[in-house]
Order: sequence, then C-alpha cells, then structure tokens
Amino acid sequence: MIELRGKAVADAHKEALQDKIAAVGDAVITMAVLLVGSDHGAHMYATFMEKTAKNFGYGFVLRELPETVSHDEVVTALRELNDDDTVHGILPLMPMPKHIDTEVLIDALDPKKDIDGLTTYNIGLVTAGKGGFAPCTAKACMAILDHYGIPVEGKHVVVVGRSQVIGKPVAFMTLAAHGTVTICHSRTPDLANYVKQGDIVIAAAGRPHMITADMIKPGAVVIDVGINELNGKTVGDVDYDAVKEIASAITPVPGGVGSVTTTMMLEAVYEAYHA
Ligand SMILES: Nc1nc(=O)c2c([nH]1)NC[C@@H]1CN(c3ccc(C(=O)N[C@@H](CCC(=O)O)C(=O)O)cc3)C=[N+]21
Repeated sequence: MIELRGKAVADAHKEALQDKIAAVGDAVITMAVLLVGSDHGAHMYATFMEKTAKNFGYGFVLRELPETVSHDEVVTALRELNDDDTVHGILPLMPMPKHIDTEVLIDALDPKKDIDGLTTYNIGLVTAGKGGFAPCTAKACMAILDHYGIPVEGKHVVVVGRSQVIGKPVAFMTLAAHGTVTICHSRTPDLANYVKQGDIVIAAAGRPHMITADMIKPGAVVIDVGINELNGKTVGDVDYDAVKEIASAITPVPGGVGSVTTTMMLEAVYEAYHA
C-alpha cells in the first residue's frame, strides 16, 4: 500500500510556481477569503490557506462574517472585494449558513477573480474543456494522481458526491483524462455495489467514514476528499485504517488532498494576477 501524501505534491508545485513569482518583482499578489458562519471544514481551510499564502509571500485578506449576517450584507462584502484592485483572487468558502442564497451570491463574484471556479461562467468553461478556473480541490485530486504516476485512462473512476466544488468537477476532469466515470451520491441505492467497481474511488460526500473496507475492490486507488469532525478529530469520508489494508494506494486525512488544495489555490491566485 502506498500512502499518497500531499506534501510531496504540494512542494513540487510550489517550487515550479516560485520561479514564476520571482519574475513578478515587488508587486504583492493578494487573495481574499470570504468566510461566513461556523462550518468546521471552512474554518480549517481559512486557517491553513492564510498560513500557506503568507508563507508563500502573498497578501492575504480574511473577510469573516458571523452566522447571523444577512444575505445582502454578504453580497455587499463580496462586491467590495470585486472592486478592490489590490485583491486579485477571491475565495468564498462553502458551505455558508442556510439563509444565504449561495447561487445568487456566487454569480455576484467577478469571474476573473473566481479562483475556486464557482461561478456559472467558469463552470461552463471547465465543463466544456475551454480553460477557466476549476475548483482547487478537484485540481488537487488530479495533481496527486499525476504526481504519483497513477494513470486515469482506461480506469473506472467512481466519484461519491456531486457537489459543485468537488464531485461534479472532478468527474469532468477524470473524464477528460479518459477515465470511465460513475457519479454516485447520497440517494444512490446500494452504493457499495458501485464503489466496489472502482479502480479509482474519489470519496467526496462529506460523511465521516462512510466508505468502508467491504466497499473497496482489492488494489483500488482511494482518494479521500472528506474533511469531517468526529469526536474532536479531523477524519475523512474513508475508514482509513480498514481500507488501507485493501487499497493499493490511499490519501491520508489530514495530510492528503487538503494539503494540496491550498497549493492549487496559490497557482490560481497567480493566474488571476497574471490575467
Ligand atoms: N469554495 C470552497 N472550496 C473548497 O475547497 C472548500 C470550501 N469551499 N469549504 C471548506 C472545504 C474544506 N477545505 C479544506 C482545504 C484544505 C484543508 C487543509 O489544508 N488541510 C490540511 C490540514 C492539516 C492539519 O489539520 O494539520 C490537510 O488536510 O493536510 C482543509 C480543508 C476546502 N474546502
């Protein structure tokens, strides 16, 4: 079993990006994070993103709003970041509190600053294979497969989860890489039956330890995108300790996909700056 650690992937990408940044000179490449409410994963991401951005020498703006904020106040905060020329990229963290209409909010985001590929415009470009910003977590999954030399072509990829930030985009990206792709979700009857057919399983449903060892084909590659809180610990969607005995390769949580996602974000901010 190979543990697909994220750090090696992140370090390789950061090194390549560093060379491009050196050519920028004194300008401060800056990103902003819009954090609303108290979701565990969103707060974790904000913390790690701030550390990663600052260590890399980027400017970082945290716009944090409480659970009780109104929808209109969030839209106003987002528009201010759109209009701020010192901010090159904006990351609105999901999920937001239920009373925030994120569909409306997201399309108030300037597509040129949409570093996590959330706007309808960028979703269109990405799904059509015409460039655009793609969600960084989906890019992180692809970067891990690529770094460890795991081919997607000819493989059956089973994606568990259909969210706009990960399930859907990673399905399109593995399809573009010539995988045969099945998308499952919380309403798929007999989920195990589908997951069991996966040569590559991408778990992104947001339920702690929902992917168990009996659901995995021996030798499968397992990419765990989950960031869940269980008994005060951060755990993935995969029951790691049991599945690692069955899989040929698996990403740990933490230290897997999440640690690459922040680096993909650094690349996206550079692209937004450069555009
Ligand atoms: N628009 C949007 N896009 C996202 O991609 C998105 C989001 N919203 N909302 C929240 C979730 C959560 N998420 C994480 C990313 C990196 C770490 C991360 O850096 N994790 C380290 C933590 C290491 C540690 O805990 O020591 C790791 O996994 O190694 C965590 C969580 C992205 N999400």
